[in-house]
Amino acid sequence: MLEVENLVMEYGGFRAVDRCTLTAEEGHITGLIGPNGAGKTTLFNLIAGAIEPTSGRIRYMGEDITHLSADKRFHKGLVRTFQIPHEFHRLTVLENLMMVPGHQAGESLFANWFAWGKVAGDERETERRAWETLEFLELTHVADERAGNLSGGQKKLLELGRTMMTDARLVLLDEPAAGVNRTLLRKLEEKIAILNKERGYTFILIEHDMEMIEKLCHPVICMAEGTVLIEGDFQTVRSDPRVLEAYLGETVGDAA
Ligand SMILES: Nc1ncnc2c1ncn2[C@@H]1O[C@H](COP(=O)(O)OP(=O)(O)OP(=O)(O)O)[C@@H](O)[C@H]1O
Repeated sequence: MLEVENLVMEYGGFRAVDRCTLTAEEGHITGLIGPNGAGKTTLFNLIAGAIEPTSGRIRYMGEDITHLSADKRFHKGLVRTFQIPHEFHRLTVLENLMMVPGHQAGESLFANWFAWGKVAGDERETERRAWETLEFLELTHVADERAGNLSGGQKKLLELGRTMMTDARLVLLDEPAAGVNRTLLRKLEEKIAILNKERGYTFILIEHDMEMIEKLCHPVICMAEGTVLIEGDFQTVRSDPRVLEAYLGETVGDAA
């Protein structure tokens, strides 16, 4: 589904991503691990189109998207979440979900003037989908709460919910476990697994929480110094001496 080929991202003379080559298969949850500064988030920024690579290629569903705008990638179902959630903190949880879909009739002035019926219809459909999303995430009780007042874990669930309001096919999750308490963490894992198995979402997941990686991800890719060190199942990657060395003597499980 995604092919990254010899990707390079240079800042001044420094290569944050250095001839990185990897693939992510449709239907899988691919785990991306590696020590701080390995280039994982920069790679996500490149895949999502937030920044342009110095060189190399990115293909998504057979199409070269290396120079496609982030917006166009989003509308092709390539969606990302952030390490620090990007909710609209003054809006309610429900409103946050309803803000997401692109191409709503109400977005265009033309449609506002000439298609009132359709606009109202679209809004009803968006609201229906938002409630369905809240139910799936077990967040209906905070629907009218300002998003800024949610706990860290609830914000991560909301962020996942925002991707569900789009027609996402490949979702890039940047550290979904960061700042989430244990109870909500299990719920988040459960929801990601259901979205993958039952709803056909493909994920790439950056995470320092090795328990989450072990539970959800196959394969696991370990990056270091901007490039891929090793790819395989969790146990193989975890016990590879190069991986342990990359984490500079820490055990992989302590790396967070
Ligand atoms: N805009 C930038 N300008 C200069 N250097 C940058 C920029 N963005 C990232 N870097 C550098 O690139 C390297 C890779 O950073 P990146 O955030 O991608 O790593 P990471 O693997 O996501 O780390 P972490 O696990 O800590 O989030 C780091 O050394 C970082 O300082």
